[in-house]
Amino acid sequence: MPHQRVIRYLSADDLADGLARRLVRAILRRQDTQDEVHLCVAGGQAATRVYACLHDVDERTSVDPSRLHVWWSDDAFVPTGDAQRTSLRTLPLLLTAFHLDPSRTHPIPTMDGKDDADDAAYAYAQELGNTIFDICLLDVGESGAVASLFADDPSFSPHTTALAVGVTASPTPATERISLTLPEINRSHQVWLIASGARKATAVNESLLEGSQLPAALARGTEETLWWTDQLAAAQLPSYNCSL
Ligand SMILES: O=C1O[C@H](COP(=O)(O)O)[C@@H](O)[C@H](O)[C@H]1O
Repeated sequence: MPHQRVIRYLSADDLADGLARRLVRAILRRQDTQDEVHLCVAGGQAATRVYACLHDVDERTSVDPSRLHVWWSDDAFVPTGDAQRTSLRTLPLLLTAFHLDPSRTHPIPTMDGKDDADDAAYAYAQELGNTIFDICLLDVGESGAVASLFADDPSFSPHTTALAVGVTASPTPATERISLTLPEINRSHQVWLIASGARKATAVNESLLEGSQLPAALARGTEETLWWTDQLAAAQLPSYNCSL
C-alpha cells in the first residue's frame, strides 16, 4: 500500500489557505499532462473552508474548466433544494472559483424521482462508470468516517464491487445518505484526507495506527495518500510523523 504522508499546518486558516493553493497547483499540473481531470470533493466544515479560499488563489484562473470534472464523495438523500445537501453548499464556491462548466459537475442524485437511497446510489454509479478520480478529497469525521462510510454501519463494506451505496442509518444528519464505496475511492490516483480542529484529533491518531480498520485508515490513493491537518487535529501524532 502506498505510504501515507501527514502535512501539518499551524492553524485551521493556514490549512484552508494552504490546501486551496496546493489543490489549484495539483489540478494545473495534471492539466499540463492529461486531457480531462476528475476531482472528487467532500462536504464537511474544513473542506468547505478550502473551497472558500480558492478565490484568493490567483493561479485558479489558469485552470481550464472545460477539462475539469467535479464529483462528490457523498451527500444527503433528501429532496432537491434541501439545505442538508452538501452540493448545495459546495457547488457555488467551486463554480465561482473555477467557472465550472455545469455539464462537467456531477452532484449525487437527490430524492426526487428516486425510490430510495440505493436507487440514487445506483444512478450515481451509472454516471461514474469507469471514472477514476485524479484527486479525491475526503473530510475526516470525528469517528474516523470518510464520505458517508461509518465503521459500524452495515453499508460499509470494504470489498464491495459497487461504486456507490445507499446509507440508511447515518449517525450524523441526514439519516439517509449516498456515499462512494471504499473500492471506488481507492481507485483514485491521489486521496487527500482533511482533518481540522481538536475534535478530529482522536480520529486522526486512530486512523494512522498500524492495522486500523477505520474507513479513514483504509482510504488510499494508488499514487499518493496525503493527510492535511492543523496542529489541533494532529495533536496526538508523534511529531516525526508530520511534515511542515
Ligand atoms: O458533510 C460531511 O462532513 C463530514 C465531516 O463533517 P464535519 O462537520 O465534522 O467537518 C465528512 O466526513 C463527510 O464526508 C461530508 O460529506
